[in-house]
Amino acid sequence: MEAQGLHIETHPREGDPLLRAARPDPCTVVLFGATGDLAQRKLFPALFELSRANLLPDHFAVVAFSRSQLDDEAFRRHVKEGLQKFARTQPLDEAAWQRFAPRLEGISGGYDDPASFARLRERLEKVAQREGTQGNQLYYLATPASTFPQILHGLADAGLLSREERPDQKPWRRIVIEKPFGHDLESAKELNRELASVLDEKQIFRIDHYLGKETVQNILVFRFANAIFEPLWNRNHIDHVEITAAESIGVEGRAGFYDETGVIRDMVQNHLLQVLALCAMEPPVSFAAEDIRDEKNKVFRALRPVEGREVSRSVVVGQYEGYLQEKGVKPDSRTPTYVAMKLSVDSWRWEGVPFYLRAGKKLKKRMTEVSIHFKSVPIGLFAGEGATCQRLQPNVLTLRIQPQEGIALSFESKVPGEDVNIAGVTMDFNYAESFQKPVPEAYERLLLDCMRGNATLFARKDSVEQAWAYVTPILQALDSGEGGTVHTYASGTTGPQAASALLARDGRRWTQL
Ligand SMILES: NC(=O)C1=CN([C@@H]2O[C@H](COP(=O)(O)OP(=O)(O)OC[C@H]3O[C@@H](n4cnc5c(N)ncnc54)[C@H](OP(=O)(O)O)[C@@H]3O)[C@@H](O)[C@H]2O)C=CC1
Ligand SMILES: O=C1O[C@H](COP(=O)(O)O)[C@@H](O)[C@H](O)[C@H]1O
Repeated sequence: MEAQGLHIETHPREGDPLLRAARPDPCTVVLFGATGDLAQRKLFPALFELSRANLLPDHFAVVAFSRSQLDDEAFRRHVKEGLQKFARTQPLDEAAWQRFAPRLEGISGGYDDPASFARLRERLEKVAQREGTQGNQLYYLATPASTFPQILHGLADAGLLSREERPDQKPWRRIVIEKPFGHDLESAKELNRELASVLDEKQIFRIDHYLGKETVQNILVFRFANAIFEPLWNRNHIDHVEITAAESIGVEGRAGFYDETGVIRDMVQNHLLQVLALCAMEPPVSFAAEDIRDEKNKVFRALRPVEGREVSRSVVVGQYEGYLQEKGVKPDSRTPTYVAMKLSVDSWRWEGVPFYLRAGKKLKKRMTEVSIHFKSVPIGLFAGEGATCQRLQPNVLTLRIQPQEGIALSFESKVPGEDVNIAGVTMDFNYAESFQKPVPEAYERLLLDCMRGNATLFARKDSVEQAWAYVTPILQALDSGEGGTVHTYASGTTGPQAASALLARDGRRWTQL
């Protein structure tokens, strides 16, 4: 790879048996909420891409459960329309569609109607016989969180869930629950109790699509497969860490959902805290799911609580101008669409190193990244006569999650010439250039992992609750007004001014959007 004068060789070792993933078992995916936005934009495109790449099990079917009256043909048309807009490879591969379409069928019913679930059971028995899916069932709840308990009870009462005592038990029954997992700590605990009453923890996949992103998975590989950075990855060398998830889009027809949710529940409680945990965790004893989850959970436990009036000092929230005019938003809504916050991780490694998080909609551009800001050099050697640049910039390591996925390291370099002129330069690794193949969508990887029963990239009960335990007092303080005001910001900007002040107080600045 050529990058600012650097040539980086890639040495892919895809044939290494340690890295080869198992082919998933035959199974039926039962999709609730199949006519919704997530299903259309993400789930069907992911399943289609897996089918096209021949990564799905040989015996496989999708049964969509929907309140809408959709026969199989109408349902397939609906899916195809979505794929024509959202499939990863465009234009739609017609031959691949012809292979995929017969695997889809729909069944209509009410989420609160036991007869619908009885019909679903009959249908699933027929599908298992016809397609040879061996009774393995993956239930995907792509519906609003308020419907999760109804669906769980419907499945359990119809005998469609059975607790698995052993990891290799067949046929298996697994459930995928979309985020946000609950509305606050209490409702998350209640949902966990409901799930635990019918399923074993290893059957539950709490999805957080950020964990399925290649660039997010690479955080652990980058940290623990390279010897050079990990010795520096602590309070002795790192000044502060920034995590940004900036979006240029607004609520995009999801205002009903978003207005009840807001940016902290939508992005911070799940995606950003998961990314923070991967950056801050200790090395796990192995790469096994539970070992990684144990270490992440310790990070959540070490987050210093922020509550009451303190919230106004560590958290800035904003709402974009025009949000109140979005269809489905309450006219006097105080729901934040932007947040900037300062977090402390009270651990040996991170004592005194602030983590600054920000997320927002309708910002200047789409940019999700982690930047690790190293400390300055201890003395300014280059300030003498003849040195024309005395202000050295600290090194910054940037993990670009999206777009232009990659990793960059900025450092100081001598500008060629007799004088000691110093300028900042960057070493840059870019996925597209180095690997010359498309980066799979997060949902492709995560759906396959559920079918394989691999929960490494899913959130565990305790960490979901820990994350809620951290954000719930912040949400309460913001709701009561004690946590400060909701600033407004113009669309297409970097967010409210107050967010800059949050870092300025510590003598720092946000990375430019
Ligand atoms: N959209 C996205 O980008 C993302 C969504 N999510 C999560 O995925 C889940 C689904 O989101 P999304 O697809 O956007 O949601 P939608 O509002 O589009 O709803 C999904 C579907 O759920 C069904 N449904 C059942 N009960 C209700 C109800 N009471 N009100 C509305 N719909 C109902 C409907 O399907 P039918 O009529 O066919 O039964 C509807 O089409 C949510 O938990 C969300 O938080 C997570 C990450 C990203
Ligand atoms: O979960 C969600 O994520 C998207 C952002 O996802 P990305 O993969 O595009 O970064 C966000 O737009 C949405 O509001 C939220 O529900």
